[in-house]
Amino acid sequence: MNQSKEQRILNYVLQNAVRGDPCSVIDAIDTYCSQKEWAMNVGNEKGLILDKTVEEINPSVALELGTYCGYSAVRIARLLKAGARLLTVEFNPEFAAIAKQMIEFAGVQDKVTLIEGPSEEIIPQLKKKYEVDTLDFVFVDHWKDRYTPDTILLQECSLLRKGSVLLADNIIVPGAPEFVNYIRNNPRFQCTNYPSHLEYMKVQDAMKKACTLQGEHIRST
Ligand SMILES: O=C(c1ccccc1)c1ccc(O)c(O)c1[N+](=O)[O-]
Ligand SMILES: [Mg+2]
Repeated sequence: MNQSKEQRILNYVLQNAVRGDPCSVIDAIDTYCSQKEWAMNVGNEKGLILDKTVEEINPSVALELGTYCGYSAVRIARLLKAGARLLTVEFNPEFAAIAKQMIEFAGVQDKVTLIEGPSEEIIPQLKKKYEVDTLDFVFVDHWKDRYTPDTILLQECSLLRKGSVLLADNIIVPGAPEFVNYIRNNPRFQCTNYPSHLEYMKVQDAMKKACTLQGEHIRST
């Protein structure tokens, strides 16, 4: 049976990267997807924005919505301090299976919990089933029409505290206009825009960082 693009990406990594070396995995995916087949990894240009945000926050508990092949999970996990963890959520079972192998090959599996299922079902489980108190960092990179409802759901589940940071990909392409409208008009968030380009393309894109100014469970007097 014909292999999927995601399987071809994994095969290229297995043949060209170094087991246990997350940077070599990231480089191999970027090489393949820039030279052979485009794919919706965050890529290196926006990946550097992701890196800087993770390093700035130094999260103990991070959440990623939209694992895909595991590129950004590897990118985030390689920067996490000892004892810190990333939970990453992927709806598509084929993508999740590829990402699991990618994360294990990169050697970051001890830091990463890959959860397969719809974000709207997983988010309400994070506190009890996954022992999350609050999230320090959230990378939002799944279906663009889920950005807003899942940001609201994170608040409703009291998963955001004062200082929690969300970083959203694809603000311009494919775009998340409802999310942009929601987040920039919401007094609970302080937003910063990071102009960039769509991965592996000369097309304008951007990332948006939203810092939580007041946690859900912190009541104003
Ligand atoms: O939606 C797409 C998409 C739409 C159409 C065809 C291919 C991908 C996409 C494009 C670039 C991204 O960085 C990204 O995260 C996504 N995504 O699905 O989450
Ligand atoms: Mg994206």
